[in-house]
Amino acid sequence: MIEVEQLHKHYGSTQAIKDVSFSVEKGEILGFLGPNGAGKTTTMRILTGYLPASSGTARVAGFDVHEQSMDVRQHIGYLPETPPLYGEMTVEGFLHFVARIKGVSAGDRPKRVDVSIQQCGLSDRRKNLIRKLSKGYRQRVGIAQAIVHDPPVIILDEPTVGLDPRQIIEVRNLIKSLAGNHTIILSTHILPEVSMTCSQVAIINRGQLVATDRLDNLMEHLTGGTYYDIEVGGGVDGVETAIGSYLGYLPNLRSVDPLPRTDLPEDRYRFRINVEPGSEPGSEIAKAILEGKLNLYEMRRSRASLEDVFLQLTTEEKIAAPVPDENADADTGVDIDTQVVDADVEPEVAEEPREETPDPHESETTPDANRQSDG
Ligand SMILES: Nc1ncnc2c1ncn2[C@@H]1O[C@H](COP(=O)(O)OP(=O)(O)OP(=O)(O)O)[C@@H](O)[C@H]1O
Repeated sequence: MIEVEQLHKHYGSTQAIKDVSFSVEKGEILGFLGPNGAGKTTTMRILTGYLPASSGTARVAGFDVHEQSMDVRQHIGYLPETPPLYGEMTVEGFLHFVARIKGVSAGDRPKRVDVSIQQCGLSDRRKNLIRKLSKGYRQRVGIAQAIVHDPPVIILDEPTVGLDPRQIIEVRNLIKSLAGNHTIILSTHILPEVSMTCSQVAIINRGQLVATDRLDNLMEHLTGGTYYDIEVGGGVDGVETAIGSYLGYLPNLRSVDPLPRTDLPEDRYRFRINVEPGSEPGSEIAKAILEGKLNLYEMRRSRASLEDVFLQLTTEEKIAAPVPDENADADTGVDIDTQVVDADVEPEVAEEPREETPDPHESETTPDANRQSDG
């Protein structure tokens, strides 16, 4: 549904994006994740046909974004960082206006406006003036204008910035509910947004993609996945041999490796048990150890978080093992979905002042108010 090949964009001497390639299948949500200034907005604006690339190609719903930009805009719904809304219009008046601009026939408009109002939870605000709405409701109107012409592809640039926590949850749920029927790119610098909403992730840093994969694959490949560290002792002779025989028959175990015994009493041992991605064998491991007459002094699960992966990919440090999850015991580790980390990482390169690049299309739906800023 979306195919991007070797996109480059220069603003004068600033190379905003370099050799960016990725694709998104129908019905998927791709999280386009990167720190400030990484090139997300630039990529989104090229994909929506509002900004020409310096080189490379992109196709959306089968149309070339450069050669067929009008077709692309018919097939895309775009929520820019600052949604172009007209405060003096009512919600439904504005949506009728956008539907007309987007080429929805006069006969279909009332139904499309109703559907988008309903999908975005705006039914009890449809007669309200947009300027009187809260920020969260205005963001819903921004999403409604992006879907009013029922486009197969939706591109959302930082859709939850500036919302309160309750509004953030509502907008994320709304985005998730749109997947399946729509293919979505969600551009964001907020890590949990990706883990909560997206099936795939593309991480961009300093204009270059540093990873594209399914979220679960990415985390397993980059960090070595999940493991349990245990401390055992007592009970039997030859603990190092015994532990292998106790655990050897359990499914989902990849390896059991001894760890250094620094600072341990003489009869204690530490092991790292690497397990298959997605498995949760903590209880079985504990049971096998206790049934084997060993004492279990400590057991801790560690797993990579999206934050680990992101930091690994957007800093130049060597890839490290996942940090032990201090809050997790054998079976109640913290899932990535429950972590709330807003990594507002500044790029290490100094940014050059932005050029004003005239955008002949930007005002298509923004005759006067709230023009989109270069994000
Ligand atoms: N119109 C412009 N003229 C000159 N430089 C620009 C322009 N727009 C963006 N840039 C530069 O291109 C780079 C990428 O910017 P872009 O806005 O695409 O990043 P971003 O990932 O969307 O960042 P943010 O999350 O802060 O919006 C930055 O170095 C930025 O300063």
